[in-house]
Amino acid sequence: MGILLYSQDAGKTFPDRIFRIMTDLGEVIFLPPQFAEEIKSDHRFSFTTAFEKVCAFQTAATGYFRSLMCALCVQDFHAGIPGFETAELGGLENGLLQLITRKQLTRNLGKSHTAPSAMGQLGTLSDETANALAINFESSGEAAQVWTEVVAKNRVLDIVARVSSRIYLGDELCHDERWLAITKLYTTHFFTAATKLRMYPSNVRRLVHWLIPECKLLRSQFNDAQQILQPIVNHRRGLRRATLATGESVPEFGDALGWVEREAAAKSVHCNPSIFQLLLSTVSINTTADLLEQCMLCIAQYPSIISPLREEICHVLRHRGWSKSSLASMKLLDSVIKESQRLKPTSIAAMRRRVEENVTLSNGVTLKRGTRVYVDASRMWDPNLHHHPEQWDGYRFLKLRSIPGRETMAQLASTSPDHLAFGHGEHACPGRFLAISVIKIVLCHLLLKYDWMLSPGTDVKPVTNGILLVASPTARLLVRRRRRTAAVPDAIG
Ligand code: HEM
Repeated sequence: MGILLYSQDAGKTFPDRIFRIMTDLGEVIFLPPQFAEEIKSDHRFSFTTAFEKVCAFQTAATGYFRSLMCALCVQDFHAGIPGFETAELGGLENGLLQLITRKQLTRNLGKSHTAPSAMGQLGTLSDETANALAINFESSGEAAQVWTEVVAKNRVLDIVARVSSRIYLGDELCHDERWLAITKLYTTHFFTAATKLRMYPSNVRRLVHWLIPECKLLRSQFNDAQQILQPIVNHRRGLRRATLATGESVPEFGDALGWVEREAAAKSVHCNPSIFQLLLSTVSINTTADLLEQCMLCIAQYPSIISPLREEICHVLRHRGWSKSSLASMKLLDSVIKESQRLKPTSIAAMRRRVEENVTLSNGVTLKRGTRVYVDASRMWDPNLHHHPEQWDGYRFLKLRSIPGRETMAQLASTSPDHLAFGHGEHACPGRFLAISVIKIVLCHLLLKYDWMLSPGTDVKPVTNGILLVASPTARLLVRRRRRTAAVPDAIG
């Protein structure tokens, strides 16, 4: 827990003070939590360039000059290096990823289809969840209710990849095992390879990456993904050209490949849909799976929460089925997920930004242009805010809802300087509504259809990687299908 202890100690020794930490990204400045409000809408603190410095020259340049520009740019996620193309796309300030996350992915969650046979988006997610759980926990085809031991991380990642792919790519590709394997592996290897490459000085990375096994693997997965997706993109483009030529109406494709083509054309920017698809997986699948796994591990450690959760879910689903409002009214479930996230967010600091011009903060401290900053997320474990902050209490945020003025803040989707796990302000995670829906739906299915507990002796401790906290990669669970009872609502299937 090196850096975690270091930053906690620094926070205690210099409360409310700004301090510096040396990380694998170089020197970063930790701002105390109260600065979250101050910087949240200040455009001098850039979200995009904090990840990438993809300068205007670079995006305009081509061929050799483009490579040279890339070599000159210090980039955390190595934009411009083969295999890391998603970083380059994510680093561009065209806002396509944010737009599509807000416009198509989030808004569609509330949509219910009018045709009686058709399911709304949440119904579709539920449908795919049932399929993904059966594949992962009943693969032996056992009809009997037997305990199966699984490594939680692997299974949860697979479930999230399947369910997310149904939303991003539709019915057909989400069942394509080749695509599923790539979407999981690329996402995981992207971060491993990026960290490995950061161990080398930025001016040699364009050469050494050819020799690093993790980068080689990433390159080959990137190429495999292109081989699966590019033919679909080309086919659709051909179809569009053909229909345009005949004057017929242009076909619309209701998945991420189609959305990005449309939005990029509307903004007159170039965007390769298959790279975009991989980028979408990169930002969403590991983050969602990590929180889901953490929830499963916390529930397994505090099994007394299971029965009240089952009651709440049955009650809500029986009366309302799948809808945005039914998910919102699962308040204990919401509290359980938020509490699991509070104890183990994905990072001990949030709101990673790069200062674009010299800024003097309200306390008189001047931050120089080019400084990288984070906001310290330690209020999530602050004893002044949380009673016994080191303990998991599934009811913590449910109780907080009954305190006047704290009702909204206590909800999982709310962000504040006290809870920075989804960031805060203008760049707060726009995908959190989808992630929360996916996690709630999967937990509803898991709780009503399965029992699970920790395998004896398994290690549930998260691992640290710099400032990142990752749910245990080795934790093992015993999972068993429950006998179906009349209490289980039809919505669960
Ligand atoms: C539990 C799951 C997730 C967690 C914990 C998470 C966390 C975060 C965090 C901490 C940020 C940075 C916020 C800031 O600096 O203020 C972020 C940004 C972002 N996230 Fe998520 N995320 C999750 C799921 C998703 C999903 C499912 C999507 C897309 C479908 C997504 C898309 C994005 C995008 C596009 C941004 C950049 C926002 C911007 O530039 O304004 N995330 N996320």
